[in-house]
Amino acid sequence: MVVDLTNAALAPTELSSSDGSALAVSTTTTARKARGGKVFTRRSKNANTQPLPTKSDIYIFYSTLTGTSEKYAAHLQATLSQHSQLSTRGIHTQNLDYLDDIDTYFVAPARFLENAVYLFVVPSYVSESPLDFFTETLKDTYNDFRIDSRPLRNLGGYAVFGLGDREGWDGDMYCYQAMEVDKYLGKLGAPRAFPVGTGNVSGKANDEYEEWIKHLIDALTDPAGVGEMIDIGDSDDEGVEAENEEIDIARPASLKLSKATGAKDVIDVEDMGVIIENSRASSDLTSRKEMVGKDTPTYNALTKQGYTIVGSHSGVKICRWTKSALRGRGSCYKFAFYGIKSHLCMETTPSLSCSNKCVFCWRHGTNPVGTTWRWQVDPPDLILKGALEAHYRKIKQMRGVPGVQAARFAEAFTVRHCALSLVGEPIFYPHINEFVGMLHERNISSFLVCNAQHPEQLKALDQVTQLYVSIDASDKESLRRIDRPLHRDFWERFNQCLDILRIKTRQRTVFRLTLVKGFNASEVLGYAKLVAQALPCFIEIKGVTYCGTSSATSGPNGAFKGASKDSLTMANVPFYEEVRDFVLQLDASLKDLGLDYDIAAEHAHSCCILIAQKRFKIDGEWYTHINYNRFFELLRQGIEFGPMDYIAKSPSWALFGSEQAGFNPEDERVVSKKSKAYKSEQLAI
Ligand SMILES: Cc1cc2nc3c(=O)[nH]c(=O)nc-3n(C[C@H](O)[C@H](O)[C@H](O)COP(=O)(O)O)c2cc1C
Ligand code: SF4
Repeated sequence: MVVDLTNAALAPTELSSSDGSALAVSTTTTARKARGGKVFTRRSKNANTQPLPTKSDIYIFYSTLTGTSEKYAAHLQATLSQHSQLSTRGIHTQNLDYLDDIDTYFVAPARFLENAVYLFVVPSYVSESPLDFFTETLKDTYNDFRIDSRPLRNLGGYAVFGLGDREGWDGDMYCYQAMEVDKYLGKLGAPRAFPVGTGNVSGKANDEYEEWIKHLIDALTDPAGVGEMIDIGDSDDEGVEAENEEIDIARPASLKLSKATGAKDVIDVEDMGVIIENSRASSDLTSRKEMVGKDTPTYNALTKQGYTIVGSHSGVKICRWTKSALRGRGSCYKFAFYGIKSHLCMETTPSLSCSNKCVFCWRHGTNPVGTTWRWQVDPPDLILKGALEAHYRKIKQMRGVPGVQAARFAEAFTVRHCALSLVGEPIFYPHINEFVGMLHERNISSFLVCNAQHPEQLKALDQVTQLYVSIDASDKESLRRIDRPLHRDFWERFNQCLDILRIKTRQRTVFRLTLVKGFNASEVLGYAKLVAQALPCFIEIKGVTYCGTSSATSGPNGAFKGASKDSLTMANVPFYEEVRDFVLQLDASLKDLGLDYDIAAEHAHSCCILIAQKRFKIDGEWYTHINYNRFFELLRQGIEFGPMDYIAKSPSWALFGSEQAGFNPEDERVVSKKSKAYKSEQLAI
């Protein structure tokens, strides 16, 4: 049967298919209100139409948690590429969740995007999902009075296809995020090339998709035009309510697309039943979402990576050095530099969410991202109790593991240090000061790492035992490439944080530089200038750790290289000798700038070297270690104190250039076969 969609635009109507079966394509009509926004619908023959560009590139954007949308997007790309009238056009597919520069495409589109056609394939999730960040960005852009509220007006057109599950989420919830994307693209001025389509993954999603594509192609190849503007009046946030009208259309033979795929980095299909059951129970959109709700795909992905989720937004994981120290095989570099015994250390975060998507991040893109806190907030005592319980449970599991030393095993049940790093951004948690206070009450030291993107929170942070700022690049472009920050004003935020660090003279501050070969390991003078700006007490320089795959989308400058996620490889991991060369150069640059720093300690085992302010070298001896008891005493006295008030002498084996190169002589050094093999492989290159 031939379906005429030309009448569907202005007055969405139910058209009948030959089999009279359910509909799949929705059109959107909009209430007319004061602001004068424009809505575009499928062309009406006698309407005032605008031509759809026939030569511009087509961008297929998708977002996915379990892989279905990725497959659908790939199918769309394949179908369009095979079409005689479209095959000459550039057709690109991109995962929205890994889009390096969202602004270039959606906030202030670059010139090369003029007349481009944007197509979207998006799922809907009642729980937190990566797409939330994209929809939040669209909303923020629309509501931000400082910037153009119709930045997408020069696009050639857009169309959205939503995947959802009617069995679990019927009514308003069905494909609600596709509707949202469709609505906000329109609000941002983009002309709708074709109405939003939906596919029910528990029903006939493949057929529905095939049908939508067929008519979309008609629209894209119709030289006469695509959209007609309708004055919709005011489009304040709640004012434009989409009415989804259904068009019944004929169904061709089905597509061979699977319902959910087992692609890497996605959730296993077997887990989905439980996930769906649990999510149905919580489909109240009016309440705030949990950041990582129980049994959501994110929850499952993180627990599979070994995290224990505490409450709804915190995590704890037993670190490999904790296990190593329990077996007498060495602590992490923080033992050499500051006296932290790894078997007494708990690694945790009160915010699994982060505002960066760093290329070397070990979270593999599975944890939530956001620029503002938009989730439920758990109380700090609940987080601390849950984190300690989970940590001790994991320590218990080490009982009976060969080599575990009885004395260290017993000691490990009294945590003395808390590394607030893991994944995410601890400072983002609204009650971070209370949380840190509770650690100190229990004589647990706090090592807090932040990413220099939250100046307000940094300013308001109470005294911690040691405050880290991750410095992953020395200039704006490199920082954008490496950290892939979500904040538009990331560079300003970064600089504000450095300025705040300089005036936080009571804090014991540290720059953490993670060297990634090919990304940021050659910017010595730039780093020295940042040191001059913030004057941190210490600078840790560490070679990046290889952790299987990381989240790099494409290499440097490769903003839009396709849908697949490339990874950092071992080639990006610098040798210790390379890290040492970098440190020597940095030390020289600092001296050239007249700054009073020197190389203090090293931990060759973890490819890490410490530069310190010379005030920590007293009478020729380094005092980079910490007197933890003194720190708690000073806190309890309630007096003002600074970093020099709780120092302790560094052991000789930790000093830079020592024979042990930072390895505690009391521990046994074990070199794994893997690292031996890697070393010889690298030497052979
Ligand atoms: C936890 C969970 C929540 C979901 N929430 C919704 C929902 O609110 N509305 C909807 O239409 N579909 C919902 N679905 C169905 C998914 O959108 C659907 O399975 C989609 O194909 C997933 O796409 P993806 O594999 O690309 O992530 C949900 C599925 C899961 C597992
Ligand atoms: S400081 Fe970090 S690496 Fe060291 S033991 Fe603690 S969690 Fe592990």
